[in-house]
Amino acid sequence: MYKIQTLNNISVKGLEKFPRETYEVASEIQNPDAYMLRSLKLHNVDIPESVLAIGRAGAGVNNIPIEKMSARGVPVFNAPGANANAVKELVLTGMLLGCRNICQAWECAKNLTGDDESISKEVEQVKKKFVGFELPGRTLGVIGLGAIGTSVANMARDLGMNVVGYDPALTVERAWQLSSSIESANTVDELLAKSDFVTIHVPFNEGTKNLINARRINTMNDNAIILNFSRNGIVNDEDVVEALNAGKLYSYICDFPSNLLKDHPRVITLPHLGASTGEAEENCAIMIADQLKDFLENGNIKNSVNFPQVKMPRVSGYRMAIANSNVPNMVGQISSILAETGHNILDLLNKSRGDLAYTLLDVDTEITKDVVDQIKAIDGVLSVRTI
Ligand SMILES: NC(=O)C1=CN([C@@H]2O[C@H](COP(=O)(O)OP(=O)(O)OC[C@H]3O[C@@H](n4cnc5c(N)ncnc54)[C@H](O)[C@@H]3O)[C@@H](O)[C@H]2O)C=CC1
Ligand SMILES: O=C(O)CCC(=O)C(=O)O
Repeated sequence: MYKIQTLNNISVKGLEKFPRETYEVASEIQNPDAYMLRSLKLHNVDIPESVLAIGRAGAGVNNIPIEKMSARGVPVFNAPGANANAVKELVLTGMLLGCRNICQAWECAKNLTGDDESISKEVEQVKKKFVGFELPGRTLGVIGLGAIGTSVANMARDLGMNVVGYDPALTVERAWQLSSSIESANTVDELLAKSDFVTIHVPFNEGTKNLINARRINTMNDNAIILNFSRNGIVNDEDVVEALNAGKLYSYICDFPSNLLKDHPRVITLPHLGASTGEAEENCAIMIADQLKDFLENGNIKNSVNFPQVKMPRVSGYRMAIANSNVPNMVGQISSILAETGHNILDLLNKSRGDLAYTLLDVDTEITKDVVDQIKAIDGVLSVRTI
């Protein structure tokens, strides 16, 4: 019986992927084989040794201690692209809310008093305070052209906007998906200087912390709108508020409320709603459940953020999955132990990624605990599992 512990609310459509005969799935469970979560921060959580894999039903993995898990030979999975459409639609919503002053206008409308005739009169008076601007012909800068950024960029082109993108690690797959009329910027500064709207779609890490700060805001066009549906910390909130107060920026729309931001008249903050659609929650949960299941049952790895992609069809009932440091002679030492203990290797796949490597082996006879212990004792071996 495999045990899956859910640490956040996960769509039942995903959980239904785990057959009841072979899986126990619960939010409270002893010695889980895998965690399934969304945004819960795991950095200060004592993750039990029983955990063999972590599945993030979403894109961002900054809530997970990846290095710690890598050192334990534990793959961390995510669901690339599964919630991209939901975020794209919220970015569009944010752009329109911002450039048409919708939230301020709605607030104003809610506060109108008197009979309907006087309300109608006042409407014609107050509406001039909320004159906005339109999207076609304006320039949208997209920082990060991954699953979300690419889809936002293409959408904006379809709406008649000029689009300039920046991503120093743009993949070939994403480049193929991008509309050919999207301009490429060589630096963030170059992008900012051209943009009326800037939207950020990068992961949060040391390289993206404070990416948008006072120096960069000062290089932007006057009255630009910044949208941050990526993560708190990528945009420096204090610097943004200062620029809003000084009349430099038009508005800031983000998914990460704080005391500083939530009541500011030129800020719209949403409670981390980017991926909160039934469709996105289902897509993420199904993708992660499938990946965790294939890893637990077959050792295959798909969409891990720390381990290589590994898939090997089974040719025997005796499989071993080994995570190890990416150093010479690991496969040599492992196969020597298997040969010495009388196992014939029927199939073997070894892949590496950065400092980590992963080996799947199918052998002709049952692998005993003693053999597992011998392989575990090899210097550089991080985890060993028979499946
Ligand atoms: N608000 C919400 O609910 C959601 C937020 N997110 C956030 O959005 C982020 C992006 O998501 P996806 O597009 O699905 O991820 P992705 O991995 O498909 O794309 C990220 C892109 O950012 C690029 N990148 C990395 N560092 C960069 C830098 N310094 N400058 C420019 N580009 C850089 C990468 O090359 C990659 O193409 C996630 O990491 C997550 O933090 C994702 C989904 C929902
Ligand atoms: O699960 C959620 O609602 C958050 C989604 C998110 O931030 C992500 O996928 O990176």
